[in-house]
Amino acid sequence: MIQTIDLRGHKPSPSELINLVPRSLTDVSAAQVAAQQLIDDVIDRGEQAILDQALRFDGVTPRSIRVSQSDIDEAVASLDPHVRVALEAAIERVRMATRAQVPPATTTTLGEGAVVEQRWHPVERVGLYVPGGKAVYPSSVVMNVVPAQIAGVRSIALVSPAQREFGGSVHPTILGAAGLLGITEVYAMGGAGAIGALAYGVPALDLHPVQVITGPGNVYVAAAKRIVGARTGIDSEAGPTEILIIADADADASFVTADLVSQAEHDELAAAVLVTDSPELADRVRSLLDEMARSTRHAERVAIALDGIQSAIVLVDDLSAAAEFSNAYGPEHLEIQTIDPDAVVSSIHNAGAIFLGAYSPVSLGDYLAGSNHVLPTGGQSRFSSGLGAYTFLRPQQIIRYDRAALGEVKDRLHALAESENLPAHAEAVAVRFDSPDR
Ligand SMILES: NC(=O)c1ccc[n+]([C@@H]2O[C@H](COP(=O)([O-])OP(=O)(O)OC[C@H]3O[C@@H](n4cnc5c(N)ncnc54)[C@H](O)[C@@H]3O)[C@@H](O)[C@H]2O)c1
Ligand SMILES: N[C@H](CO)Cc1c[nH]c[nH+]1
Ligand SMILES: [Zn+2]
Repeated sequence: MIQTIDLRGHKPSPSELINLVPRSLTDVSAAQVAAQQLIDDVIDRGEQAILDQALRFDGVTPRSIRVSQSDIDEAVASLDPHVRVALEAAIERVRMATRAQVPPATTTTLGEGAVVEQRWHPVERVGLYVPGGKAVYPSSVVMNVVPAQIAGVRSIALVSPAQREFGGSVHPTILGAAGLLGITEVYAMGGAGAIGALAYGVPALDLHPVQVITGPGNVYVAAAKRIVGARTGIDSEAGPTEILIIADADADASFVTADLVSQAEHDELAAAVLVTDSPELADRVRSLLDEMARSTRHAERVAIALDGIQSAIVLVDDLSAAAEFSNAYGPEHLEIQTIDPDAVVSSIHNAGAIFLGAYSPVSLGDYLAGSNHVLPTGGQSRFSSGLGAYTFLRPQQIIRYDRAALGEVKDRLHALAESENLPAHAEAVAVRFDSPDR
């Protein structure tokens, strides 16, 4: 039974609010210790460590960790026609929304001959993680690859766990989606070891280290991304799924319930939270949850997620208290199902993605809204964002001054360099005025 937290008549402080509903991944979690060992194992033993980890966690030894081009081509040819059409639609829609994410280059002229430009430059090589444990995620191929391609990344490696059912290769629908997008470098490897392989490279596989790793995954994948984050760029940790719904008496309880269950089905550690000012809606959702959770295909997983300490129905006095709770929580997905969602969204600051109204469920965003479904979890939407073309781009400033423009600032630069006791800095400017113009 999902827990109820009754905040009516209370005004918890922001730090109390943050801790009311705990998250699945904390700084010192066991997952992080395990992830470090698995990464170290890959650094020490390379290919053999990856094979051993596949056998241990995925129950299979891949025939070949590197997936051949003919296997990718065959997977494209064998895609179920309905799935292929749906993938192509998703690719097109995500492309459309992602193109709008590329910031323009800018040129600022600070004075005659004094110019600062800014360009957005792609990283050279990236590693994309596509989950494949409790479920398989061809949609995550689209959500990873499209932004990397739109950013202009030249070299893309994609990894996904070995599937026992498919002889230790990557799931064919994942391969098919990768093939549709023109991806040619695919490895059957999963979990923390795969993140380590992307970050450090595996010479025996001719797998070279990448500069940025993106993609969703379970707690071990998220912990591994946190660990390698010191040497490799990452998107966000994008761990076990979360949904927080702000709903009022106007909401349809069956929509709210279906959306909570839809995200709880990802993982026992998934979090589903309803925040409402309507005790009647809370009661209705509570009883529908019991019914619906029992009738889904992944009933056991859903029940564990909903009964866990990370899921709750939170009763508040009004919608402004609901927004305050949500901002402190910083959900991956926030749905607003109220009579006036625009009024609520104006007081929302922290969320990975925000779904407004009765007809924008999270599962639309998971597949076909055009938005990206790789989103920050664990409260990280308080400081980071979902995956996008910008994840693979770095702003670089280009400085272009002529002699006269440098001369304009020479004396001030001298004063600042002296104030920092760094006289060679001033000399590097002065020397240019000791010799004739070039
Ligand atoms: N935040 C997001 O953007 C987002 C998007 C999609 C999915 N998700 C989440 O991604 C996750 C997908 O998880 P999954 O399990 O289906 O696939 P996964 O690929 O993330 O995890 C499977 C791998 O985990 C490793 N593993 C399994 N048990 C382990 C153990 N005991 N110790 C160490 N490593 C172990 C294995 O290497 C295995 O291959 C879910 O939690 C889902 O909610 C998040
Ligand atoms: N809800 C997930 C993000 O947490 C994304 C997803 C992919 N497939 C189904 N759902
Ligand atoms: Zn989902």
